[in-house]
Amino acid sequence: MADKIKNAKIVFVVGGPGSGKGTQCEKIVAKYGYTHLSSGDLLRAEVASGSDRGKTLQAIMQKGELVPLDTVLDMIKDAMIAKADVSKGYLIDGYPREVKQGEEFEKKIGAPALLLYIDAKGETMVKRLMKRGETSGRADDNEETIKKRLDLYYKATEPVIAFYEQRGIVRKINSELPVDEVFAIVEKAIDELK
Ligand SMILES: Nc1ccn([C@@H]2O[C@H](COP(=O)(O)OP(=O)(O)OP(=O)(O)O)[C@@H](O)[C@H]2O)c(=O)n1
Ligand SMILES: Nc1nc2c(ncn2[C@@H]2O[C@H](COP(=O)(O)OP(=O)(O)O)[C@@H](O)[C@H]2O)c(=O)[nH]1
Ligand SMILES: [Mg+2]
Repeated sequence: MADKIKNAKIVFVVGGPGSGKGTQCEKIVAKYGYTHLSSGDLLRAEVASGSDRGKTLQAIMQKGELVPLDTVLDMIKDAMIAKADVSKGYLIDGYPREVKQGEEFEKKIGAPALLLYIDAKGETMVKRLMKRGETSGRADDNEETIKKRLDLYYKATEPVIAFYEQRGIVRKINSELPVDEVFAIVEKAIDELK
């Protein structure tokens, strides 16, 4: 089954919480028809299902901690396989969260062709998340959990960017700009892929 996705174009979308990953992914889907897989959304769907596994996940996410690697990776892989026949490429949003997650993804699925590094200042991300929290209904969009998510991002996820920089596949995107200007930079990076 995994053979079906071996030659797929894979783009990792990495950035801090609230940096604008989801926003840019939506725009990429609209223009390029890629399949968007947000690891956070996959986990939230499991929580919403009310399963026992979902209850365990909920507790971890509420604290802003990382869910066990195998859980997330299996979910992403299943979702990729489900779309293999129709997908022009995959946007893997919010994964890898740590270098080890990237290594395991490559062992089980394949290597990314591009890493979009969505970069905003810490204070910008906090502001956006507090605003999003007014309507998102997300249990982790509150001041205390946001702080933990940011700390974990700097500690565990930023090293992921350095890891892939050695391979020359990182494109840094300044997401302090208005959404459409950010997307103009994103488009250039995706167009280079073809
Ligand atoms: N690979 C992943 C992705 C998500 N999570 C869990 O799911 C939560 C929410 O993830 P995500 O939706 O990706 O959140 P953020 O990147 O913080 O922000 P956003 O949803 O806005 O992209 C994380 O804090 C973490 O607990 C995880 O453990 N491992
Ligand atoms: N000004 C500005 N706001 C943005 C931009 N991208 C996202 N936002 C806002 O920031 C919040 C978080 O964006 P989201 O895409 O959910 O970020 P994610 O956490 O990285 O997936 C949303 O409420 C957006 O409206 C951007 O490029 N510029
Ligand atoms: Mg998101």
